[in-house]
Amino acid sequence: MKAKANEKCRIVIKIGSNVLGRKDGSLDITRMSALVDQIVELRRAGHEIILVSSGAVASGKSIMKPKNKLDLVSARQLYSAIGQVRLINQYYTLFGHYNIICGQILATKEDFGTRRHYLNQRNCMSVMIENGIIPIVNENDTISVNELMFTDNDELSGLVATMMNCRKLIILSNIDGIYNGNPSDNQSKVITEINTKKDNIEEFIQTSKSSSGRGGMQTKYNIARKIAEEGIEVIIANGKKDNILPDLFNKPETVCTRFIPSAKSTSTVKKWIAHSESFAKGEIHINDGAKEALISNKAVSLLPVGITKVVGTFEADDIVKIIDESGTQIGVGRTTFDNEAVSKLIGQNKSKPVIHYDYLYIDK
Ligand SMILES: Nc1ncnc2c1ncn2[C@@H]1O[C@H](COP(=O)(O)OP(=O)(O)O)[C@@H](O)[C@H]1O
Ligand SMILES: N[C@@H](CCC(=O)OP(=O)(O)O)C(=O)O
Repeated sequence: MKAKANEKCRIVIKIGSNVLGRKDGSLDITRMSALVDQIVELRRAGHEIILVSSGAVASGKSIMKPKNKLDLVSARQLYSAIGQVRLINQYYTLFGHYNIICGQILATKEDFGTRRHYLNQRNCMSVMIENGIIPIVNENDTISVNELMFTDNDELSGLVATMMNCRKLIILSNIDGIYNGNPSDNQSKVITEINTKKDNIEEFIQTSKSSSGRGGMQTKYNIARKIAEEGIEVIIANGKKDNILPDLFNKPETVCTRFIPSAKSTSTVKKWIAHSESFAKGEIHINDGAKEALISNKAVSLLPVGITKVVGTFEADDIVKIIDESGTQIGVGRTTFDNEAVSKLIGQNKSKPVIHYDYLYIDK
């Protein structure tokens, strides 16, 4: 990893379920304790840490057997409710040995959907960090079910990293990084560096995942690409390896996959918008001229003169998708007006922007 040992920064560390679980499904307290020791070492080196930890469901499963056979949703709700208490209790005790306080944040996808929730959440984590507390984040699995769920905690860790303006996101799994083939094949090697502008390694990603993992390598790759393009360095490394976290900083030969961060800096509002696509309430269709202007590198807002059609019902300030003449989505933005007002403005050129440049995110 390129970071220098003395380069202090704010980091999100995401720990996957399988890192914290033993083969029999029980919580691997020894591993957890070792990771806490390593996090403390990074803190002592001056880094600010936000932890995103999976493991509630896996931990709950080893606590009790339900009386009757449960459907998948009920089982996940039951296991996460009891497992999260155990998980956070363990972290609290382990950090407590160092006189460090940790605090729990349970997030749902909805918390990233409205700007107000987003800012409340950001404020909560900021005040914790300012007071030396380690925020420990997990999805609120008890109420996040079906379409309300994050793809997995990799997605959540990416959202937290952008929301908190972090320099790095370290994703710890049970594997050394992304392999250039099937990881179980002796010929396959870890891809040590990925430049998202040039390298497309999608073909190497298998659908396989660990016994307790949710999204597999595909979500890690998708998230890592997007986050690196927003200027945050992303590292995928093996959380089961002893001393992995300090080694990533101090030993450049440590095996991992590193996504080179883009040099461009994106405003936090634009970052929020970039990750808000799944909350879009409607669509604004635009003509080729407007598309050309929006995809140029200039700071251009979307004006009604380039709009051809409005689809869906939305309010002012909602997130909408921007669709080109071929029906392809080219970006997302926060609309200044509701759908009826935008429909009335179509074709006009003397109006406030329908989507201001500051609230516009174009896929490039
Ligand atoms: N090209 C690849 N390189 C590395 N791992 C891969 C690749 N393709 C698929 N995988 C799988 O992805 C798994 C990690 O994802 P996942 O099980 O979701 O972990 P976690 O619980 O840490 O989020 C690996 O254990 C491996 O089986
Ligand atoms: N929120 C769940 C973890 C879901 C998840 O994304 O797991 P993983 O793919 O192991 O990071 C839990 O705590 O069990």
